[in-house]
Amino acid sequence: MRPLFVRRARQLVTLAGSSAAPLVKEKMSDLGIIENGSVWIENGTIVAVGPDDELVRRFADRLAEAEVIDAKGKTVTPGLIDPHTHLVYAGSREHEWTMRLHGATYMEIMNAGGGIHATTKATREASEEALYEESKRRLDQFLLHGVTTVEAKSGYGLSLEHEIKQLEIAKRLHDTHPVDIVSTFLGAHAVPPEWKHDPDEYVRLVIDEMIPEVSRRGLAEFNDVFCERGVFTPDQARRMLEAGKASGLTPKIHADEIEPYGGAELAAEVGAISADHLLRASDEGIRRMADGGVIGVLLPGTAFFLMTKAADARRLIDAGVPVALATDCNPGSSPTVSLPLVMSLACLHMGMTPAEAMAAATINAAHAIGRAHLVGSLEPGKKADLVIFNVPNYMQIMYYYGVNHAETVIKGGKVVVNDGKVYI
Ligand SMILES: O=C(O)CC1=NCN=C1
Ligand SMILES: [Zn+2]
Repeated sequence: MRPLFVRRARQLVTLAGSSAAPLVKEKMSDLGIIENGSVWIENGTIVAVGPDDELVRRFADRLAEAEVIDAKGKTVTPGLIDPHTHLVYAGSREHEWTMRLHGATYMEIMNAGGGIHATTKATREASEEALYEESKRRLDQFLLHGVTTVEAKSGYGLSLEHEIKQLEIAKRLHDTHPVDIVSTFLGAHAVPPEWKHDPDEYVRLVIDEMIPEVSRRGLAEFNDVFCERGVFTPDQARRMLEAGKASGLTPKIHADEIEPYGGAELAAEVGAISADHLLRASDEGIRRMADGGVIGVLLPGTAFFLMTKAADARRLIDAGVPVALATDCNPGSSPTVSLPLVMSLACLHMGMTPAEAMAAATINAAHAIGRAHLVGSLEPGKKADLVIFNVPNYMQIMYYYGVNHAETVIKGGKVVVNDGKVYI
């Protein structure tokens, strides 16, 4: 394989030196930008990063054999990373969206049998092929927006058979698609209608049957729970997260999305790698997350789509919580794959700076899914996952919002998107 030489970026955003621990407080602004920067890539791995003239001198005797991509006037960043998606699902819920536009709430729709239950019905009924194709289409769109690694949750099967089906499809996508997928078991997404009469029996099924089988098959690295009033209580969530830990699944938690419910506190108690949403997290919960090093994954696209106030990122960052960003891609509360738009919303609705949003959608997102040793920054030895944005500086990725500025995407040293088309 010829070396790949990505040259002369007007801004090369490296985030160098951030792989050991997630960035917190003012460190979230240290992007390690190199003006007129270049990257030398061999066999899918970054060999060197630095000013263009330094790399030209260092590799002078190999320039002739290298494939060169001229990024002059453009911005090069690490591949974006989405640490919270519900990627694998069937169907869509635009009719519910119009109900919410006329005043219905998320929980009213769910309690009336819609919401997650509607998607569960569609996902259970979908053939494996249909589910794979629908999810692949979304994954192609993620890639076109510069996202090179995504976390994908189950949670629309809500039975052992169908949860396994979702996770098997996520694995098949990981094996066949350029985008890397990190899987999370979310059997505790909701109590399915057939167990509405006995929620605790469903919790027992999750603990005694689903978690051990998912772990035995190696189909997930994380175990997540939707801890919310009317879904799962903190006590039920604690039991399922502890069961996941006993089976080697690291805890994650959908916490304090709709009302303060102790999710952030529980995340710190069980040693979760991340607590996600946090729109209504308490000060005490945020303090405990900071003390425990729990990453706060914020989802301003969800707040935007649910027409509610977004999480207070400033409060979390100032408290010392490492913050990451994600789309929460799902058919009910955040039907989008545009992580760049989420970065814009992080600035517009959550008080983050463009620099913090960039760190939150790269290295801190990588930490939130246990991949910071591999991706999330441009440093020698890391995977050559890069995006060339057709803007002169990283701020314009978010400032000039609602537009996809990703022009070229390089995954593992291979150009997989060019001029806005996917080449797989
Ligand atoms: O509504 C959905 O399908 C996804 C979701 N889970 C928790 N909040 C939103
Ligand atoms: Zn979610």
